[in-house]
Amino acid sequence: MRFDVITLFPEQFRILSREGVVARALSRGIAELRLWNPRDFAPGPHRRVDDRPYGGGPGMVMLFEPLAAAIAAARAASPKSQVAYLSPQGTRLDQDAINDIAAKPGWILLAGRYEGIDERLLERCIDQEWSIGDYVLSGGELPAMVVMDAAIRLLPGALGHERSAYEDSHMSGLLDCPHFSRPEEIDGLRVPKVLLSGDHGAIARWRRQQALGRTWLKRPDLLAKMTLDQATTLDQATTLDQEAR
Ligand SMILES: NC(=O)c1ccc(NCc2cccc(O)c2)nc1
Repeated sequence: MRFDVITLFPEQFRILSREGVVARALSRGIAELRLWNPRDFAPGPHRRVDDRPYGGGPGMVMLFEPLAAAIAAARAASPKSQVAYLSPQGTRLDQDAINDIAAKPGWILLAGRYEGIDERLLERCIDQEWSIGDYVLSGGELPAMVVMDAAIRLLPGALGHERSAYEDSHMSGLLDCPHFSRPEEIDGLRVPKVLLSGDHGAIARWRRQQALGRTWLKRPDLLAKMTLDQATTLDQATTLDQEAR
């Protein structure tokens, strides 16, 4: 999977190739990253990439021409990639959206700065607009890295064979179950007996029930969103557990 990122701060992306799942995926060629700086596409001696907004108001707007040229160059290098702009005005991403993103051959991510970009870019050059949450950051670089991390970890081989991202809680539409490790007792707090029992069926049911209970308590909105078939599967698991008791 290939990511082309258009950013005024390419140095910020070094962190991705240093350590962790994304760095390993990049070094193994499971994912590729190429950076494009709009300043390299800005004409004239001053190579301007921003200017004051028409109509007045605070801050600066990123200019159409350098961004359109950078996008065109990235599209030429990655013809199968669509262009996505990270902004608070974008479609809110969730795990389903990330699954869809990870299924594509590549993406050209535009990281905005200042007050945003000339609106005509959205008309002419951008295919999708995404938000990682309802808050404003100083730039789109961190949101771009969030999207890359969430998508790359889903790629085959990225997490290694010992586990698949598809066991993650949010892949099941639920919050995660509790996790415990050594020692068995800390300050009077013990590990739930079932996890020490070696009964993998009982452990799987306990974990499912814990995930369901936590989701019910902390994020009932996620339960409402669950599709009927998932809910049916949960019912079956719960019924099995009640029969087992
Ligand atoms: N929630 C997000 O995904 C997100 C994305 C970008 C960003 N900052 C750059 C920017 C870009 C456009 C307009 C704007 O006001 C700020 N901040 C938050």
